[in-house]
Amino acid sequence: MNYPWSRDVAFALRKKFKLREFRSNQLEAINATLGGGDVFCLMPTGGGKSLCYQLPALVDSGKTSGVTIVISPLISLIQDQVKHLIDLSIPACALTGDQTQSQREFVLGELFKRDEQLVTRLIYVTPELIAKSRQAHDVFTDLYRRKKLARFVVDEAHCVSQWGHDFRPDYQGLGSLRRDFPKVPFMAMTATATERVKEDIVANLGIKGCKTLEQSFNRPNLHYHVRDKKAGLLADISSFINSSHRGECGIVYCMSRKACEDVADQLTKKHGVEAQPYHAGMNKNDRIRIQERWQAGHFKVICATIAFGMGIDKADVRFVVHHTLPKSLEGLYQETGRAGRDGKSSTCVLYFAFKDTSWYKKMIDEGPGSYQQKEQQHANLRQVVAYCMNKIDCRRSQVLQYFGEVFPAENCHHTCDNCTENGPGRGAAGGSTLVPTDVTLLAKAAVELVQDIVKGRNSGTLLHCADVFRGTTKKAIADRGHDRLRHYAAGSKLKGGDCQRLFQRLVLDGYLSEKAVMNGSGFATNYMEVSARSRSWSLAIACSSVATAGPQRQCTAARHRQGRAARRDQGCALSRRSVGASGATQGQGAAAHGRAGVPVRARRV
Ligand SMILES: Nc1ncnc2c1ncn2[C@@H]1O[C@H](COP(=O)(O)OP(=O)(O)OP(=O)(O)O)[C@@H](O)[C@H]1O
Repeated sequence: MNYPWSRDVAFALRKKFKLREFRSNQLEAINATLGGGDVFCLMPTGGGKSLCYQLPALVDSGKTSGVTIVISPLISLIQDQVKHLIDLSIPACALTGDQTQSQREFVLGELFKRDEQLVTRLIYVTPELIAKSRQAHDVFTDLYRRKKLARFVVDEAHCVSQWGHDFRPDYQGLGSLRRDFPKVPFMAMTATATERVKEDIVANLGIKGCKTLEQSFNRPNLHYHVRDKKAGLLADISSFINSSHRGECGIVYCMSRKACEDVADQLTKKHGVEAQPYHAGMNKNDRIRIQERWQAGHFKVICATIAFGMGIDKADVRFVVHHTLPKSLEGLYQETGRAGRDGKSSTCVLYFAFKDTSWYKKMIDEGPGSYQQKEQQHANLRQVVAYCMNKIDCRRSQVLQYFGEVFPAENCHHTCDNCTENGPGRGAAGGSTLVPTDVTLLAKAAVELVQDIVKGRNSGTLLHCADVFRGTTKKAIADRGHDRLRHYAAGSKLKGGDCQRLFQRLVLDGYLSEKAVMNGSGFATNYMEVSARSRSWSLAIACSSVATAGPQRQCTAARHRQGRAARRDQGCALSRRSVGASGATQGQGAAAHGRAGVPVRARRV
């Protein structure tokens, strides 16, 4: 299709950006914004979102022209982008809170210049500056009056939504720009947004009716693996790096600043992998120096908290290792998405230990946020844990399902551990040694076992309960009389690992819970408890035993209870599948999809 600006667009692509052709959806986004419309652009990480707004910023033949304002969450990201543009001889500048007064005045002065002198094409600003700076608002107003405000671009737009994994309160105020400058088109750019996040972004920015451009989230060149996190973890990580990615660039994501330091130190000193830490506790100059040296390839492995990576445009990251699980599937997608931006094959390995979830739960409970936000964070955590525990379904399908995308497992072509291990392309269906088993009755007995232990004024860790359930002969069990409980050895046919996973699954789904109790030396131990939810579960089971003809015949109370449980538990694997079977809705978060690690499938009907 030919537009009045098409020639200018083609010229800018070749001459300014030195590129030969557009990637998927780039030209559509450019045409939409040059036509004066709002655009919502959902592209996978590394898909080329920047070009969608940087190129039209250079074109004067569109319906709007002048300065493009880019709102971006991180100063490091802004600096990177501005530098990249200046290297291409494109006049761009930043307006951020960390600049000196005179630096800011210089930029503002440039923008107040009269028409013929206006050269700046892109200004990058932080949302905080938009929220707080009167001067910035005055400049925008002046440009608007002179018809020199070409568009607002909201980069990392998922930060607008409190359902997104990286909500930032200052982003919520951006809706005021639409009210103050109604004729200026918006572009909302993100790599991660579920349906709910998308709606939230559109509503908050006031861009209803915008042109929506979406493409598959699939990153076919990324290979996904989850491994058990156990003793010898660093030896395992280093042997993975040395055997598959020796001398190549990678990121090891760690949970805390201290973990970044320890992991980098041990990899370097004990395992022959030169690595450097990167986290928010380091001073700014050290952070910049380390980031630049890593980007220039002076050392290959960076051990970082998740603060590292947003907007870092390093094309040849060949692996991303999660030393500890991420906080959500969205986080997993973003963080692994930093690998393989050049389209070449890259590996993502996540080390999972169920016990790491307690730390996150504590962080959520003790951290900031409303009750509703915390519930969402817990649900996000449950989803990613379910993903880790699911050793059957295609990992790629699970991640994409989270974004509402159906991805047939046979298209994975053995690029995830589950598809590789469970047969040709189709997980368990393709000759796996894992057999899905209905363990409803075992699950019920496991809950009752914990009930009995607690009733006897006793306590037990998850491992202890699993041992009792398997009928293990241990002194600690006999001493407390737990070998005389009615469900002692009820799970004797389960293997040790499966038995533990059954209990983990019940914790994950909210039937059991763990309570941290501090001992005299200040160490916390997690003891099992029965959660309120297990009561509704037994009721639902009791009900189903008389309503054998199907879900329609369940009693109303049980139906309501199941519906409530399902809503509360968005993304909770077992309940989702079982509720789905009884006619309730399926939706966001189906990633966990029913089977988790042990082929456990608890039914509530
Ligand atoms: N049409 C194109 N042809 C070739 N390379 C391109 C094209 N568009 C973008 N790129 C390159 O792809 C890489 C990723 O682009 P960009 O940084 O815009 O991705 P992104 O979508 O913003 O990713 P993220 O969400 O991870 O920040 C860059 O190196 C960029 O130069």
